[in-house]
Amino acid sequence: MTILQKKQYEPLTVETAVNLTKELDLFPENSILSCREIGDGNLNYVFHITDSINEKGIIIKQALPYAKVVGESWPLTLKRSTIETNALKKHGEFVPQLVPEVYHSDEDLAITVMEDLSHLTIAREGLIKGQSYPKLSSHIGEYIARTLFSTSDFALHPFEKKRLAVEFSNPELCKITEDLIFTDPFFDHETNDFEPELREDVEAIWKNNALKLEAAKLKLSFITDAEALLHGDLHTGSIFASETETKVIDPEFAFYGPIGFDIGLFIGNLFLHAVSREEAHRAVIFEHIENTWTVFHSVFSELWEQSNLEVYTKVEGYKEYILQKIFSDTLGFAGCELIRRTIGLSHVKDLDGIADKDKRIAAKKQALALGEALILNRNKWNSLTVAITLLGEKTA
Ligand SMILES: Nc1ncnc2c1ncn2[C@@H]1O[C@H](COP(=O)(O)OP(=O)(O)O)[C@@H](O)[C@H]1O
Ligand SMILES: CSC[C@H]1O[C@H](OP(=O)(O)O)[C@H](O)[C@@H]1O
Repeated sequence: MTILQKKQYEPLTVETAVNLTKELDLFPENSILSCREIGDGNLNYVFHITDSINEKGIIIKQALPYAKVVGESWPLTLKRSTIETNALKKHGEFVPQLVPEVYHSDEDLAITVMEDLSHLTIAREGLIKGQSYPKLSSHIGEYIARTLFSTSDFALHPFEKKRLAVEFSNPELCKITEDLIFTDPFFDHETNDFEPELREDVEAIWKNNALKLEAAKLKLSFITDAEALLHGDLHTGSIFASETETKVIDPEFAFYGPIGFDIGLFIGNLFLHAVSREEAHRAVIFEHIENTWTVFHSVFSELWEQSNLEVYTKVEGYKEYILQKIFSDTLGFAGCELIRRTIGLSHVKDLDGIADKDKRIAAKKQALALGEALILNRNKWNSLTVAITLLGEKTA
């Protein structure tokens, strides 16, 4: 019996992944296939199958019944694979040029078979090596605006929006975000992870009631504001890029949440990268940060003008109200991401990879101070320039 006929979960190996590929008939008959497991993320297996005759490849991503980074002591739903497949397809309806094509999926095996993007580089890795990816922020601004507007109540019939919100109910993965981004870093929790040199700054966060109150409000917004079908984990490690092309992968955290969360995570990761660079080399990243919002604002506004479903979109001032809410959420979520990636579980290579200890600690202190300022000032600041300017000065 073939692996597909069994209709039951089993973790793939490089051998069974090749057998599965043959069963799916995705390569010509004369192919010579080889396979490597290339997953470098926290959660899943990723098999890269290549055909040396026709020089083509495919990717099979498989969820494990636990979080790979921790092991079997952290069980995790296999349903995340279906969520990922369906989110890639749903977002692909609006931005096919910015997501990988899905060739096949199987709920029992928890796999997504998709386009091989190996000709591109993970944006985080490229940025660390000094690449600037001129199209990155325009593409991501467009990705966010189109996927989020098109899955919101401004574009969908209320029955369809609510059907999608049920289809993409993702409680286990949301709980990870609720804990790791919005809760643990603000308390003395065992999952936190930081250098002793940061203890004073971290304890100041734990004692800062005003900051914790704002983090609580942001967490509530994440849990309750079912505005659009989010990617849910839009960091620079979830984006493939080149000089001309951008592709967003890994939407297993997708669910109906606040629009500012995707924008905030992306901008937050650009800020994390900016503070890892010497000041003289930050300008190109600051331009990406500002351009992300500019492009998002422009495409979202364009879609808003075309919307015929929600009568209130024609009421003067409503669009500005919505965009102001999204902007304020964006700053707050970016601030939470800066703090969690610095002192919580699951750091970023941009900061942890700084070999010189003094420079690493200085960059991390800057990330924490900027994170706090973004959270506390999110309803006061009306542009990202203020946050960028603060990086040259004292931030809290
Ligand atoms: N479509 C793809 N094409 C080529 N490589 C991929 C593709 N999808 C994932 N990868 C590789 O696998 C790694 C982990 O994938 P990712 O979806 O981020 O997994 P996880 O959910 O475990 O974080 C990526 O960093 C990338 O190197
Ligand atoms: C133990 S889950 C921590 C972290 O991992 C996820 O990232 P990725 O799947 O891209 O490796 C997500 O960001 C979670 O917050």
